[in-house]
Amino acid sequence: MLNVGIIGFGTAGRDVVKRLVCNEIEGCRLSGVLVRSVSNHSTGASLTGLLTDDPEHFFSQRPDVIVETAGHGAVAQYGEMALEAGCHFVVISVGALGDAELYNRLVAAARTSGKQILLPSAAVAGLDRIAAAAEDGLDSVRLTTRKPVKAWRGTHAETVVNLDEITEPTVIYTGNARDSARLFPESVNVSAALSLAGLGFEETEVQVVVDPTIERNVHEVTALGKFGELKVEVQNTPSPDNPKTGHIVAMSVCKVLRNLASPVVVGL
Ligand SMILES: NC(=O)C1=CN([C@@H]2O[C@H](COP(=O)(O)OP(=O)(O)OC[C@H]3O[C@@H](n4cnc5c(N)ncnc54)[C@H](OP(=O)(O)O)[C@@H]3O)[C@@H](O)[C@H]2O)C=CC1
Ligand SMILES: O=C([O-])CC(=O)C(=O)O
Repeated sequence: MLNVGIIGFGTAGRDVVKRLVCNEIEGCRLSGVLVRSVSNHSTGASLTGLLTDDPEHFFSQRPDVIVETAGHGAVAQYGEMALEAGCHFVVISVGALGDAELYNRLVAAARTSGKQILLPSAAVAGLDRIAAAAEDGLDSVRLTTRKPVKAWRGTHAETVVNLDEITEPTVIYTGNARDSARLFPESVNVSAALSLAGLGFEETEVQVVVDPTIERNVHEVTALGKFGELKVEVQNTPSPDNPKTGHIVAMSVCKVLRNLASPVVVGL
């Protein structure tokens, strides 16, 4: 059995935890959930003793793999600790790795411990193909992320446009992936995942759009290279608890955990 520790008990974290406690991910069991304050969370009997706000207790449960579902700050706070403790580290707040200094430290910790930093596809599709194409001649990778107005509340978008007055699709960012991941830490992590799969943070081109005409969170990816051409568009159903995050994100984490415990792995 693979012991799984989860950092964060928000929208994505809760969905992963639910599946683990219901034994829906074969070969995996929940060792604990690290939160900032236990008193902020009400849980059912199935989670008795599993939630903790004490990192030492969390690590003492000897997880084999730790999953971050808690935002950029948590990647910086716990990444090295997780790897040095001998755990694989699954990261969904991939944009945090746009900080080159942090990225290098985590890679060094992974090398030393012989464990891996695992980045789920999460909200996007096509990482497998872009990473394969990067083996031999990838020329360009472009991402356009569009989300409805409600997904941009409380984000950097509010400093660029008046969300209450938008009536048509409006571009709020054009630039490289590094800046997009930094400016939109809760909303454009997919740009970082694409960068790490393909051409890096500087060469990956990103456009971000507030779109009052849509209901889903849309990511359009195009890539060109010796392999040919990739065009993929995903339309993610937003999670009821957090319209910024697609429901698929937690399911993608569940798939990574299943892969780690499974004799057969499909779709790498
Ligand atoms: N790669 C991808 O495609 C995607 C990545 N993401 C990333 O995933 C992150 C989580 O998404 P989502 O679940 O929707 O976010 P939520 O805001 O719903 O949940 C985040 C949870 O993390 C907790 N948290 C924050 N910091 C810490 C910490 N240091 N230690 C423990 N818990 C902490 C928060 O707790 P508290 O109540 O204390 O604030 C909150 O409960 C996003 O911020 C984003 O960076 C999201 C969608 C797609
Ligand atoms: O869930 C999504 O659509 C994508 C997202 O928030 C992110 O990339 O950070």
